[in-house]
Amino acid sequence: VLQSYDYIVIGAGTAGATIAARIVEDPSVTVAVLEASDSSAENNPLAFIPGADTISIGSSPLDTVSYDWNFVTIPQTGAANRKMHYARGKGIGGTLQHNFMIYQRPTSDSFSYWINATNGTDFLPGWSWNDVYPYFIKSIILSPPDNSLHRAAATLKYNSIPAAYPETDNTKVPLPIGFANFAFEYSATLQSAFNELQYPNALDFSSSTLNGVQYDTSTLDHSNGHCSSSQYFINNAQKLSNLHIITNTMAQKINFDSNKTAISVTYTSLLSTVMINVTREVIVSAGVFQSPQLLMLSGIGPSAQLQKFNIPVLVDLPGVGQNLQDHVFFSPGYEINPSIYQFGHETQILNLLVADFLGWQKLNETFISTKPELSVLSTYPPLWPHIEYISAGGLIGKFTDLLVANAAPALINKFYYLLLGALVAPQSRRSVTLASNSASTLPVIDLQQTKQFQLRCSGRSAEFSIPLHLCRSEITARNSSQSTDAQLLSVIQNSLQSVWHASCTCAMQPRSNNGVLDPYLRAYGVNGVHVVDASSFPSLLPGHPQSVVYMLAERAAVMRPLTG
Ligand SMILES: Cc1cc2nc3c(=O)[nH]c(=O)nc-3n(C[C@H](O)[C@H](O)[C@H](O)COP(=O)(O)OP(=O)(O)OC[C@H]3O[C@@H](n4cnc5c(N)ncnc54)[C@H](O)[C@@H]3O)c2cc1C
Repeated sequence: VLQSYDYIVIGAGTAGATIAARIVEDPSVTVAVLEASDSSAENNPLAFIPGADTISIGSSPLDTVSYDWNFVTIPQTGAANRKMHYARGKGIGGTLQHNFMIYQRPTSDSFSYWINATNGTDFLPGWSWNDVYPYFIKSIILSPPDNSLHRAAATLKYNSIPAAYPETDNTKVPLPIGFANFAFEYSATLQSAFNELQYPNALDFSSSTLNGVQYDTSTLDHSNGHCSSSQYFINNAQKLSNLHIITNTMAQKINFDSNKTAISVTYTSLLSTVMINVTREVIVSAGVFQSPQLLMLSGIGPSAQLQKFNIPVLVDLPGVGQNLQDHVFFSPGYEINPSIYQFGHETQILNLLVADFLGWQKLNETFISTKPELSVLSTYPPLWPHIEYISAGGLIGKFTDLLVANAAPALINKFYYLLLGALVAPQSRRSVTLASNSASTLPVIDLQQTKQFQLRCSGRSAEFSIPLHLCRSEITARNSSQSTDAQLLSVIQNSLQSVWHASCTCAMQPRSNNGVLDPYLRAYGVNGVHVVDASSFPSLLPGHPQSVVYMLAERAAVMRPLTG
């Protein structure tokens, strides 16, 4: 460990690993990455099996593993007052160790929310689809599916769309995007059913629109069929001598000089407290809950909250920890004919994805009948879907412990299939607040994602609009018979779960609008601090966020030398 580095990145997760790997491509700079744990996908066999993640992500606070932070929310009134476990990965790769690996991009017009959020400030750089698209495609490399490995009924059709996956200079850090070598047979059945109900087949989910149904891509290495992408950036960079990854170190705070310029970071490691100096920038990539926590511990945040914990106020920035947004999902389960529920080819078990087939839809009067609800939904841009369907094998039950929920029925040869209805046009914005003046105490998380009408939207569509009833020959029973709005709402509140897409707690938007970061991702009121991770989003976009996190980190790495 050196006494001083040019850059200090806090957190070796999705964003931190990516930006660190890019910065050290310049051999003249030194970079330290501080990571709280030494866990990594490489020493964690479960991280190599996408489907194995279901073991540790349930809403019960007991459903956790060693590489999880074990965050638990405060009681959520919209979720039957449950305190919910919120999975977040700890160690190299961060939450990618949990990630289900679904890779797709938001709609092009959803970035109008980002443009609006950054407008009115120093409006460079821009955040339109055209501005960010080059960074979405910077490192990815697509492998087509190998249909010889699929059963005939699940032949996987796809559109390679050169525009979405062009040949780029990904020789330095190729991030593999691919299709599973195993396709669930019931996804094929479901596709026919969707088509019968006039849902179109989408071309893919990465080229600016989200409408219709299709097999999805994942961050999978097609050459070995099962490898998580979490290591790609960091493995590549680790070979370079100008990068030091310092694990088992908990960053406690950033220290500033009298000009409010970041000069060092204090971290705790085993029993010692260490301070390392920084000459250029501190990049905070500690994730959606801990990036705002770290800013607050460094004196940047809502003054009343800092004073409550005797933290000297450096910058009164009320937006730190606010604006928390997330998607929620819910699913009825359907018992299916065991003959179509097979655990995959034995040789492909490592390749078993949680979800290989997705669908997107805008809601209309068919699903929602009241004007206020419809008028809220109509505020979203034309291409932005309201609901995502995620097809998966298994039974969610109350979402408390997925392993137990599925293993017990399997022992008596009962198998389930489900189609999750995810709300991807959420309205609620909540918060992360401090619980103490130490980074070692987890912060307080309030999701409160539950505007009731929105739940009704996702519940109704999951329960009624999905075409599972068309798969009659395969489905033998449904596990819920609730049908009135009140019954449905109660079922949803007792089983809804976050899609783990929490974001926006250090939002890039005007300071006057509870913003924390300017359009260059610099924290307001201080010098030399950037925040680059899911917390930086001004708003959560439709779909799964890892592609946006990669894009953000790639772009931040390029903006960095410009801002100094
Ligand atoms: C169960 C699950 C499934 C998911 N599936 C998908 C999916 O299929 N597709 C998709 O697109 N997205 C998915 N996501 C979401 C996606 O994984 C996250 O949005 C993304 O990984 C967030 O990246 P990040 O860089 O913001 O944070 P993280 O990856 O969480 O990185 C934060 C890092 O900072 C470290 N850290 C925190 N505090 C400190 C500190 N004080 N000092 C030092 N280190 C610290 C943490 O240990 C961690 O390594 C999923 C998430 C979960 C939980």
